[in-house]
Amino acid sequence: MRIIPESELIINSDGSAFHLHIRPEHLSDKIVMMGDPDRVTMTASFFDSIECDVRSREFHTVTGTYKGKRITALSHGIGTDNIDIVLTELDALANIDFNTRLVKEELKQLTMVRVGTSGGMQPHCPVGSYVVSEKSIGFDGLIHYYAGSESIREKDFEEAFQREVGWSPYHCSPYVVSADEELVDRIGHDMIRGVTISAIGFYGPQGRHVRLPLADPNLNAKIESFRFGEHSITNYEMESSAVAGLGKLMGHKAMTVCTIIANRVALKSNADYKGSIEDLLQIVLDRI
Ligand SMILES: O=P(O)(O)O[C@H]1O[C@H](CO)[C@@H](O)[C@H]1O
Ligand SMILES: O=c1cc[nH]c(=O)[nH]1
Repeated sequence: MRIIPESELIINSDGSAFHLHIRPEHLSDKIVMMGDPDRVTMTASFFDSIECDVRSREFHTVTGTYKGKRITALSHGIGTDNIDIVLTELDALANIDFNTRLVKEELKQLTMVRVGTSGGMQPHCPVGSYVVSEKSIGFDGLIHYYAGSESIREKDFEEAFQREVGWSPYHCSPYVVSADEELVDRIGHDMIRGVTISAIGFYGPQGRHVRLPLADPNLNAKIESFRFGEHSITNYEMESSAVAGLGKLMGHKAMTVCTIIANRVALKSNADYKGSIEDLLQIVLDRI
């Protein structure tokens, strides 16, 4: 069996994963994740007891109990590059023996729900609504670095999307992946379901014109009107594609649900979304 070299999986001297700084015993198999480290503090305020509270860079992890369930809340920062770090280290904490550096014989399946903020792309996703990412389109290219991505990608959808929006060859090849179906049904049965774009930036890559003009000012209009069967693109955020894609490749259950804080069609936003995200977090904690 392959012994994973020190350079490929860096373990700190206290036995913790390199970036997350938590040890295997700190991790629950139920994980609620989010971009903002302060949102982890908010999540932990609903816990009945706290087992560990660790901060390292943008990664803030608290494990505790909520109504008798052991749950880990963790922040991943912004972007799919961070999701590569977080999911790889979570999977390693669960499935690699940190002493022998061998992959454990039996897979420990994790359940991961990202609870984020997002921009709505359709009139039926107004500010304050909750949108579950049934599918995600990754504009980031992360999944193409891993073997076997063809088995989880939805090529017909990818090709139709590229064709209809006139995708630039200078961008990464967009990939379409589905979240875990059972988890989507359990967490999001009464929420709006949709197709979420994970963009590689908040401004230009989501079609926001602040001072610099956009290379394709019509891209968002084409995204809004794009249809694939019954699917339309509902919202923009920055991580769900990698959460769903890497989660699936690793054999875990993963999905994203967001509260909509801006609607790009109505040109409206709400920077004061604390109440809305608090309510969503409690729903997810109850259902995970
Ligand atoms: O609110 P979070 O979870 O950070 O999610 C969204 O907000 C950030 C951008 O403001 C990106 O991370 C995006 O995905
Ligand atoms: O419009 C938005 C709002 C939140 N997060 C995003 O990535 N985009």
